[in-house]
Formats: sequence, C-alpha cells, structure tokens
Amino acid sequence: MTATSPAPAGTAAARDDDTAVRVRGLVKRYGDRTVVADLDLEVRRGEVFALLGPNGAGKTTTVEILEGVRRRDGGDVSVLGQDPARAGRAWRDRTGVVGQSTGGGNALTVRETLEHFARYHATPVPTGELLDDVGLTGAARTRVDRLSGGQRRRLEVALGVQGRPELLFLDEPTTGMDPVARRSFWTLVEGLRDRGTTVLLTTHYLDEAAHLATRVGVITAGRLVDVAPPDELGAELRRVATVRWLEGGEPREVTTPEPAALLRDLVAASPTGEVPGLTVTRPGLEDVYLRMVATPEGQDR
Ligand SMILES: Nc1ncnc2c1ncn2[C@@H]1O[C@H](COP(=O)(O)OP(=O)(O)OP(=O)(O)O)[C@@H](O)[C@H]1O
Repeated sequence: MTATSPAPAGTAAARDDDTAVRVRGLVKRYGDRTVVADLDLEVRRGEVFALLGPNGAGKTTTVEILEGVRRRDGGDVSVLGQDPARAGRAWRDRTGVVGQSTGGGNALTVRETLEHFARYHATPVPTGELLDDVGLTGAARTRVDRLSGGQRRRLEVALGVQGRPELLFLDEPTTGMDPVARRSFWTLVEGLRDRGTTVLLTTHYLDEAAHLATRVGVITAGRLVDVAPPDELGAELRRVATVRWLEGGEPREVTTPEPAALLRDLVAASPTGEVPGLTVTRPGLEDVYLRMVATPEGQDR
C-alpha cells in the first residue's frame, strides 16, 4: 500500500493513521534482570503523553527503545508506522529526541551549535526563532561549555524541536530548569501540541504532567499500571473523599466513598445547621500517584 492510498477502515494500517506509538508486550532485560516486563502502550497522534514512574521504573529504557537507540528483547513496537529497530534515516528525520541531560559541552557558541545542526534538517526552524522559543536569545553568543545547567537543557530542547518533528521524545525535559524557564518550556510544548506535534514525555513533576498531558501513564517495575487523562488517573482511588470538621473545637476527620451521606448526618446533628471548619477534599493527581507507586513493586529496585 502506498502512503497516499486510504487504508480500509478497521485494518491495522487504518488504525496506525491515528496512532503514533503502539507497543505490545515489550520486554527488556539486562542480564537476568527484567526492567521492562510485558509493557503495552499506545500514544495517539497529536497528543501529549506523559510517562510517570519512580526512579528505575523503566521509563528511559522504554523511551530509548521507541527512539531506536536501544535494543529490545521482546514485543512489537511501531513508531510512526515503523519498527524503530529497523527504521532508517527518513524515519529518524520525523522524530525529535531530547534525552536525559548528558552535561557535555563544547567550545561552539549556542548560535553556532544550532546553525551546525540545522544542516541536518530539511526545513529547520530558523535559528532566531528557535533561540526565542527556548529563551536563549540573550545567550546566543555564549560558549556551550559555559552555559548553566538550565540553559544547557534549553539548548537540548531547541535541538530536539529544530527539525519540526512529527513526534518528539522528551526525557525529563525540565530537570534543572528554574520555575520561569519551566513555564516558558510548557508554553513551547503547548505551541507544538497546537501545531499537531505528538509528544511523549517522561517527568517527575506531577504539575508538569497535569498541565501538559492529554493522558498520563504510570510505570512501576517495568509495567504500565494505569493510563488516563491526568484528572481521571486512579479513578477508584479518587472516589474516596476526606471530610474534616470541628466537633467541640476538636478536629475530626473521616475518609469515605460517600461524603454526601456523612454531610447530611453532620448537618442534621448540628443544632444550628452549621458544621464548623467543614472541608471535603478528594485526592489529587499527586495523592493518587503516590498511592499507585507505594506498593513494594513500585519501589526503586
Ligand atoms: N545499561 C544498563 N545496564 C544495566 N541496567 C540498566 C542499564 N540502563 C538502565 N538499567 C537499569 O534498568 C532499570 C530501569 O532504568 P530506567 O533508566 O529505564 O528507569 P527510569 O524509570 O527512567 O528511571 P529515572 O526516573 O531514574 O530516570 C534501572 O534499574 C536501571 O538501573
């Protein structure tokens, strides 16, 4: 089938049209240790998908297999319709990679570095625009080996998006950035998302996942344990609410899946109909995430 002929509905090729990444039964071992264990994952075209998980859970390993820079031991992987283990230069041009920071540097300036790598792309983002997008205009003439950690991270992000990739891999992109730089990075990713770029990112910052991601997936011990939009993750865990109030001046707290019934009882029992200090809270993304990874399996191994 050629790229232009429409795939019949319901076929694998038709489904691939709206799927950027499809992973089935992915396995990766180091020696006799299995670090990715039968992992399934699907990232739709145009979405920002965030992978969360504790240190050592297997996020980077998974992402590197999808980038085509690490071998797998089992499973099926399709990225932009091809197996990254066999894909060539043309496929690579359609992806952008911002790996975990290496801390390396060189004697070229920021601008020289961007101009050097621009030659590898068919339609690179103009250097001035790129510098602006990542907030490095003021550092354009600084040598890379003299950049701060956060500035270096911005340069790596610039190199990842320079070729206007269809699919961008971001491995802990904002580690080392100050809060202002993180915010402007979020704006950059939002701009990419608005232009239809698919983004797969790993992060330890739950506010980043909540802000940017269409869906988040939680990996513990090499397995994907849940996938959902950030405000729906852990639906079961979220059903439970914590009700707090003051009784005779003393704080009281009850955790219940049916807060409405408790509120009715509290109001009925109050002579004035008022319940002092009353609050009802449901678990947020962070609470849910911490519960998910709190199992022995979820700990760093
Ligand atoms: N080249 C390697 N050789 C042996 N073990 C490795 C290698 N690379 C990673 N590992 C191990 O594989 C496991 C998964 O590592 P990985 O880097 O994928 O985790 P991660 O979820 O990205 O963690 P972090 O959040 O700390 O970046 C870890 O236990 C790690 O020590």
